[in-house]
Amino acid sequence: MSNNKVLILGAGGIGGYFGGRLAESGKNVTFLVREQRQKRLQQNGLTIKSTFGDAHISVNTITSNHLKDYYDFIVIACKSYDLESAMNSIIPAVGPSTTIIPLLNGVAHIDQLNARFGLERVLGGSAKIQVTANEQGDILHLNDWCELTFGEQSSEITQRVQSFARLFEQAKGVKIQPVNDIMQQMWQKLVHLSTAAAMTCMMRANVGEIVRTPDGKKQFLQLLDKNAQVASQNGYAPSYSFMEMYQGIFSDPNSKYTTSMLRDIEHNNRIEADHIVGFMLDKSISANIECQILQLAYTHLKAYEQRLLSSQS
Ligand SMILES: NC(=O)C1=CN([C@@H]2O[C@H](COP(=O)(O)OP(=O)(O)OC[C@H]3O[C@@H](n4cnc5c(N)ncnc54)[C@H](OP(=O)(O)O)[C@@H]3O)[C@@H](O)[C@H]2O)C=CC1
Ligand SMILES: CC(C)(CO)C(=O)C(=O)O
Repeated sequence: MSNNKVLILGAGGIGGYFGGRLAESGKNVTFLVREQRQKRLQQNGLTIKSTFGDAHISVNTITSNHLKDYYDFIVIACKSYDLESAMNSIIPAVGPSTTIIPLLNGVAHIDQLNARFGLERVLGGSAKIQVTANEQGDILHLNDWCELTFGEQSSEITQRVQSFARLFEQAKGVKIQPVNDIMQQMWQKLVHLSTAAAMTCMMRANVGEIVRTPDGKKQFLQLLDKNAQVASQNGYAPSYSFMEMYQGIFSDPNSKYTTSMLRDIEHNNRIEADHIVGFMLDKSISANIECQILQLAYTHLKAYEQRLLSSQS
C-alpha cells in the first residue's frame, strides 16, 4: 500500500470532507489549520454528516509554524481571499517532488500558484459537491454530489495523477475523476458557478424559486449564454452536452439548488465576489461582451461586502 503523505490546507467544507474521507480510509493525512480550528479538531475530532455515511474521525493536525517535513501531495482547500496566506503557510512543506492540488472554485488562482511554486508542481482541480462546515466545525454534506476532478495543466495523465487517484480507492462518498482537460473542466465549472452564484445571491433564492418568477428562467439562460461566450473567447468553449445539461438545471421550477456563495451571504461570511463573478465580468469586458446581469450581480456582491465591512468596524 502506498504511504503517500497528504497535507490538506483547510478543514472547512471542502478540505474537511475530502480530507476527512481520506483519513477515514486509513491514509496518511494531516490537516494544516490555524490555531482555533486545531483546538477544536484536537478536542472533538472531525465529524462528517453525509448520505454516504456519517463519520467521526480523529485527525492529525499541524499549524504552519510547526511544519518541517515535505509532503507528497498538498491539497489547498481555502477560499480565494485566503490564498496568499495559504501559499505562505505551505512553503516548508513543498519539496522537490511535491504536487499541489488546489480545489478552489474559479481559475485565477492557478496563475498565482504557478508563479509562486512553478507550473510543474501545480495540478488543476475542481470539486462538484455541496458541503458546509457548521458552527461546531462539523462537515455537512448537503446533497449526493461528491466529484473530485483533477489533472495536469499539460493535459497528460501522469503517474502522480494516477497515484493521487489511487489514494481515494477506499474512500467512501468520493467520485474521483482524473482528466486530461482540467483547464476546460475548471472553466466550465466557472461558467456554471458564476451563473448560479450571480443569480442565487442577487435573488436570495434557490434555482426553482427564481425559475418560478415571470422572467427568472430567461435571465438565467441569458447569463449562462454570456458566461459561455466569455469562456469561448478565452479558448474554453463549453461543450454542447455541458450547455444542454445546465440549460436544463437553470430551467427547473422544482430545483432546490443553491450555491456556497449564497450560504456564505446568509451566514454573514466573506465571499469570493472578485474571484468568481468579478473575474467573469473583467473577462467579458476584455472580450467586448456586454452583460448587464453580470454587472449588476457584481455590484450587488460588492455592496454586500461593503455592508459586511461596516458591520465589522
Ligand atoms: N462548499 C462547497 O460546497 C464548495 C466550495 N468550493 C470551493 O472550495 C473552496 C473552499 O470552500 P469551503 O471549503 O466551502 O470554504 P470554508 O470557508 O468552509 O473552508 C475554508 C477553510 O480554509 C481555512 N484556511 C484559510 N486560510 C488558511 C490558512 N492560511 N491556513 C490554514 N487554514 C486556512 C479556513 O480556516 P479557519 O477555520 O481557520 O477559518 C477554513 O476552515 C472555495 O474556493 C469554494 O468556492 C467548491 C465546490 C463546492
Ligand atoms: C456550483 C457548486 C454548488 C458546485 O459544487 C459550487 O461549487 C458552490 O456552491 O460553490
